Amino acid sequence: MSGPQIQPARRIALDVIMAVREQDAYANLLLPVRLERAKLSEADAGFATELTYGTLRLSGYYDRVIELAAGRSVDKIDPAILDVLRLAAHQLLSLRVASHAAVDEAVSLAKTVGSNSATGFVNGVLRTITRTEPAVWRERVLGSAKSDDERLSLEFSHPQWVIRAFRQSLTAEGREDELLELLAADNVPPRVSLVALPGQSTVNELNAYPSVFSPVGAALDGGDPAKLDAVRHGSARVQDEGSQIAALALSRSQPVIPGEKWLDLCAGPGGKAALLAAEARVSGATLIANELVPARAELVRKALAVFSPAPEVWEQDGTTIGESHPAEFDRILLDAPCTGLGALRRRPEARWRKKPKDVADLADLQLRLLESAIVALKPGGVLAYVTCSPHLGETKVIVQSAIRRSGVVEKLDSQEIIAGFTRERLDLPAAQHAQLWPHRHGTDAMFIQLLRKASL
Ligand SMILES: C[S@@+](CC[C@H](N)C(=O)[O-])C[C@H]1O[C@@H](n2cnc3c(N)ncnc32)[C@H](O)[C@@H]1O
Repeated sequence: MSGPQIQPARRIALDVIMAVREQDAYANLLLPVRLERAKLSEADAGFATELTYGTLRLSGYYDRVIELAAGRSVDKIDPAILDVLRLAAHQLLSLRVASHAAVDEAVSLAKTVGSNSATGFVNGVLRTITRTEPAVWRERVLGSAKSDDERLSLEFSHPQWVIRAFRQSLTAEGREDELLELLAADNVPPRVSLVALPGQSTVNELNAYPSVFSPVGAALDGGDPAKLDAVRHGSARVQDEGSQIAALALSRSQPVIPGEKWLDLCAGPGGKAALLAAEARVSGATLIANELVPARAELVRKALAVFSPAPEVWEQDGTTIGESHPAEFDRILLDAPCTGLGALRRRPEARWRKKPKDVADLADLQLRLLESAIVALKPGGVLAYVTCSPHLGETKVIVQSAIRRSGVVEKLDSQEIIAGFTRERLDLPAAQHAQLWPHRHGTDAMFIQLLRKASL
């Protein structure tokens, strides 16, 4: 007996969710490719996106529901069948999809990825879930927590170590009372944010709302940004407002002297490099973009192809650029490789993939890159140390170590510099750095510290 037809949106969502688990795929890269190939209608593509992102993002919560309904730990469930269950749980508990559609199609999907006995198991677990209201599941799930942090972890579907890192960072600002708002904000997909590259296009041309803070940013309420002329021509790009502020903090830190040489040390895939290149061009400076990974350097070249002549792209190890190019650059952006814990809104699986050990491994690289950048900076030059993570071990701790060890850089008042170009002043607790937040500013949680190297 064959089951009901599987809707393409559900098939694609399951394929992407399985690829994320089995092949470490990135949902935000793979899903658009699959949608394009399947030529789904706008509505079906929207449904597939919601299914994929919502399931991945909230899988911590759904796993507890599944455990309670199945009477066994999720570790004891075949991973592909667990993917099917999570996908259906999202439809039943968050999207309120009619239960026959969600359950019957889940059973059909289970048939394609598991054994026949698995389909009976899927049917049983999902029927159990449908017999209880979502609000009652919520109470049961939260009631099953053994500590306050576990409760938060279940309620907002974040790993506990990430919650502790966020709490530490907010506490350091005296804003620990914002933790719940932050966790909630991470579960809401951001609006599409655009940047109009200076000298190439203007915010007015974009037919979108001017951004709250970035003078070159605009927010799109809906629709496909790829259909905008300016985006098609490369004169405007999709870019988080926090990233725009980070790039402008460097380019607008002080007046540009024509002929200045700028370096984007870790440029791939080239979002900030494009904005810096535009800023450099209108002010008479030259940008060089560097990226270690050749495939990502290729993306940087594509991102910069709109400029003629296009900025040079190097493929060097940033940790040795100080040795090979000492005291050469007037300004350097170090947008360091990081855990990306500040961008959980747009990378739904990232919170589950990152581990505490990643912070320690990255911290070592971040410090070596920053020390190398300091050596490559001219005396009197300005450096922006940026991460899209608010983890203190990747932000303030790295900056403090580099300042102490190099002895030649000092912090600039990054907040004052940023206030000099933003449309509205950002709400930031007094400090020399700027830590942006999704819940407070509507941006990714970017950390920005400007540093100046002592003059000779
Ligand atoms: C946070 S991303 C940069 C994002 C980029 N600024 C943008 O806005 O599109 C960090 C980049 O650093 C690169 N990277 C990692 N280690 C590096 C190294 N030793 N030298 C240069 N680049 C490196 C990574 O491949 C990654 O592309």
